[in-house]
Order: sequence, then structure tokens, then C-alpha cells
Amino acid sequence: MKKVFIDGETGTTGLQVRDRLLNHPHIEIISIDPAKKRDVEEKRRLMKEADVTVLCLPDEAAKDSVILAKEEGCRILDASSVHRVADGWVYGLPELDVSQRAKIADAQFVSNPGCYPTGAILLLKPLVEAGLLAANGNYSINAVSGYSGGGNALIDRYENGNDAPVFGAYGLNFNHKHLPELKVWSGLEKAPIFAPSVGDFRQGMLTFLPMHLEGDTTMAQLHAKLTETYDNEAFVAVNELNLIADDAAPFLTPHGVDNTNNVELSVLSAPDNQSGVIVAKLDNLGKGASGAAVQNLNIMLGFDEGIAVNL
Ligand SMILES: NC(=O)C1=CN([C@@H]2O[C@H](COP(=O)(O)OP(=O)(O)OC[C@H]3O[C@@H](n4cnc5c(N)ncnc54)[C@H](OP(=O)(O)O)[C@@H]3O)[C@@H](O)[C@H]2O)C=CC1
Ligand SMILES: CC(=O)N[C@@H](CCC(=O)OP(=O)(O)O)C(=O)O
Repeated sequence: MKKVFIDGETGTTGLQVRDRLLNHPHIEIISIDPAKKRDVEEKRRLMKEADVTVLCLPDEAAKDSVILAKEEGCRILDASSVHRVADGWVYGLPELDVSQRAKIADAQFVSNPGCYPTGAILLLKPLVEAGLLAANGNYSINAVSGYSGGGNALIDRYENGNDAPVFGAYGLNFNHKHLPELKVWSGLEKAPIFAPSVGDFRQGMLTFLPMHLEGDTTMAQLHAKLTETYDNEAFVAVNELNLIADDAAPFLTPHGVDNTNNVELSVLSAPDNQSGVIVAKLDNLGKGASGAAVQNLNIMLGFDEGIAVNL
């Protein structure tokens, strides 16, 4: 058995990592006494005992725990957004490219991706790398998330408050914390315009990339590239190309992969085959957080990466 300490076990992400690991045959969770969850020396003791510590903490608290891990030489998987483009850290998106799994397996420090970037990077990276989308292009991404993406505070507002909007657009200062990882790991030269939103549903997420293609590139080519790229990936499915006729417009919802580690990519082409939308669907708490965390833990600890990734 390997031992995992979840620092922040009672938060939204921490609880879901714990619930998944309770079904893991080769991992034992070592828990902190709730009364001591902010006690630095107790954290240090558990980190030293654990094979990997998962940080499910607000950003500032995650930085403090990383200082301890560095002092003790412990392995960390950080679910916060602090280290996603930081030196010395490996980006925990195994499907990023063929070398990523080996990097995750060998790393002392792995950063779990943000929920929105997971969908957007899976869409953009292979298309930019193949030259089908320009690396220096101007892109706009809009997205909608379940309210659990805002952690305990937003969950409380939606489930116990009386002022939560059915729908709200935010991030409109164009400085969302996910922009750096989105730009770097998609291989873009300029950060996209990113307009996220939240709706009155607990979990689920859609990330949209609308586009007009340049030159001879077609939506069918984008679809073929995505299909080829993720052909052998267990957690990324590419739907059939949807060439939209007037009477066949799909109705997309953020649901269908809730509580799983799965991502569903769709290419929706306008009849001209040179404009349309590509879309990623995932569970912000699943592949967007806790499912991805367990997948990364499995890779770090040498287990089959699909063990216990779904609730
Ligand atoms: N929710 C989501 O969809 C996703 C979240 N994340 C990331 O995961 C991390 C956690 O987010 P989330 O689970 O949503 O947040 P929550 O607010 O739901 O949970 C954070 C938890 O950390 C605890 N905590 C705060 N400070 C400390 C500390 N110094 N030591 C120990 N525990 C502490 C909190 O306890 P208390 O309640 O007592 O303050 C709470 O239980 C964040 O960095 C977030 O960016 C990543 C991907 C998706
Ligand atoms: C609805 C909502 O508030 N979502 C969060 C992102 C949640 C997430 O996954 O981001 P991290 O992994 O970086 O925490 C936000 O936009 O800040």
C-alpha cells in the first residue's frame, strides 16, 4: 500500500479526492486530525509519512505547504493554481503529449490543471501544434461551469443563500487566473480572450472555442486531427463531426460526464466547413479537479492510471 495525505481534505476538491481514494485498492489515506488541520508541524509529520501529499488548499495555503515539502524532500500534487507554469513543476495533464506521463511519473512536484484550461488545452494544443490553427492567432474562449467550481464559498451561496444568480458572466477584467496555463500549454503566443460564466447547477462544464478558419483549413481537418490525437486516450472521446444542417442543430448541456474523469470533445461545423465551434465537456470536479488528481496520483505511484478516477 502507498500512503497519501490530503492537505485540505474537507474542502470541495479534497472531499472528492478522498471519496475516490476510499475505493482505491493500493492507496491508504492518512488523515490529519481536523482540529490540527492548520498545524504546521502536524502537516510536516504527515507529509514525511506519505508517499505523495495532495494539496487541495487555497493558493496562499498551498504555497506554505510547498515550503514544508521542499524542506523535507516530499512529493506533492498541487490542485491549486499557483504552480501551473512554475519552474520545477510538471503540468499534470497526461494527455498533453506523448512525453507527459513519464514526466509526471518522475516528478517531485506535479501541478493539477485548472478546470477550464483542461478542456481548452485539449482542444487547442494538437491543432496549434499541427499548424491547423495559428500559434499567433487571436482566439476567444467562452465557458460555463457548475457553481462547485467556486469551492465551498460559492456552493454555500448557491445552496444556502438567496442571492445566487441562475446565470452570471464573470472574469470580465480579462485577467482570469487560468490565462497563463491556457496560453503556455496550448502553445499560443498571445493569451486568448476568456469569458467564463457560472450557472445554477452543481457540477459540469462546457468550454467553447468559436472560429473562422484561415486559408484552406476545414473543420473536418480539425476533427480528424483531434480524433487521431486522442484515439488511444481512455478519458478523452471525440464525437462524430457534426456538420450542421438547418434541421440538425445539437442542443449541448454541461452534463453527461458528471462524476467521471471523462472529457468529450465536439466539432460543430457550419455548412461552409470553414467556421463553427469546437467544444469540450467535462465535470469541473472530475477531470477538472479530483478525477485528474487521482489519475495523476496513479501515474506518480506507478499504478494503472484509471483506478478509482470516477466516483
Ligand atoms: N472547486 C473546483 O472545481 C476546483 C478547485 N481547484 C483548486 O483546489 C483548491 C481547493 O479548492 P476548493 O476545494 O474548491 O476550495 P474549498 O474552499 O472548497 O476548500 C478549501 C479547503 O482548504 C481548507 N484550508 C484553508 N486553509 C487551510 C490551511 N492553511 N491548512 C489546511 N486547510 C486549509 C479549508 O478549510 P476551511 O473551510 O476551514 O477554511 C477548506 O476545507 C484551490 O486551490 C482551487 O483553486 C482546482 C480545480 C477545480
Ligand atoms: C465557477 C468558478 O468560480 N470557477 C473557478 C475556477 C475553478 C477551477 O477549477 O479553478 P482552479 O483549478 O484554478 O481552482 C474560477 O473561475 O476561479
